[in-house]
Amino acid sequence: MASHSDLRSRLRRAMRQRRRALSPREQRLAAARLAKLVSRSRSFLRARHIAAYLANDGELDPAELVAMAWRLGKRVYLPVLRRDRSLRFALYRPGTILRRNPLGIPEPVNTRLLPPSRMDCVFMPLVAFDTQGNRLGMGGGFYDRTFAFLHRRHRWGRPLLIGLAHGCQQSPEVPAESWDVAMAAIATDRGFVATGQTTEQTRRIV
Ligand SMILES: Nc1nc2c(c(=O)[nH]1)N(C=O)[C@@H](CNc1ccc(C(=O)N[C@@H](CCC(=O)O)C(=O)O)cc1)CN2
Ligand SMILES: Nc1ncnc2c1ncn2[C@@H]1O[C@H](COP(=O)(O)OP(=O)(O)OP(=O)(O)O)[C@@H](O)[C@H]1O
Repeated sequence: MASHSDLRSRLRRAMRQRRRALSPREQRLAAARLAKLVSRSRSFLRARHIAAYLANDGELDPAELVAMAWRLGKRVYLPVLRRDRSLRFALYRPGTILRRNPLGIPEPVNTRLLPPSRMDCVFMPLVAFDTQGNRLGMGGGFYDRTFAFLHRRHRWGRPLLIGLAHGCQQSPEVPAESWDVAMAAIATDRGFVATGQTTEQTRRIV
């Protein structure tokens, strides 16, 4: 019998391979569709402080969405790794100087770091997701550690956690762990995927 963590690492490997196999053209199309979809959503339009990420390893690229946010005068932030393996958020503007972190992902240098509670909406990278809002990431536990405080709170309040992923990263079931923090919704190139919540709650997001 495969253990829970075996299943998670197998799923992680398969899904990372899947997203990396997308062609540059598929990636461009997906990014454009995502920007169009999310930029019209309530969650995006209402948010003033937005966390995103720089695409890596075949991830759905939010760069176009970020450009739209800048044009609307919103503040955009990128995750910065801390020694305790949690994340803080650094302001990201056109021309912000970036430097690769030890995991190879560029992050802003010399900017003020904000705690996760200051974000209105967090667009999270992920490796696999399911319709319950379960998220499998790269395996560092960074986002789970950072948003652990949401466990004790109303699930769809602020910050609103929205996963971004290619449609092909959907899995029938992501085996969840006790520390996993569920996402309110997932935005893909094919549309929004609502998680286990009421229609009313979903309407406030999409
Ligand atoms: N774009 C993006 N930024 C992000 C995340 C992410 O998933 N995507 N993170 C979400 O948590 C944090 C970084 N987490 C990461 C966890 C593991 C690996 C990793 O295993 N990378 C390499 C090996 C790196 C090396 O040692 O050189 C690999 O591809 O195997 C990368 C990022 C913060 N920033
Ligand atoms: N709130 C937490 N406090 C302490 N450790 C945690 C917490 N959340 C997760 N971890 C640890 O992080 C490790 C990786 O967790 P997991 O495999 O769920 O990461 P992930 O969600 O795939 O990664 P990421 O969020 O970085 O993309 C696990 O060993 C877990 O024990």
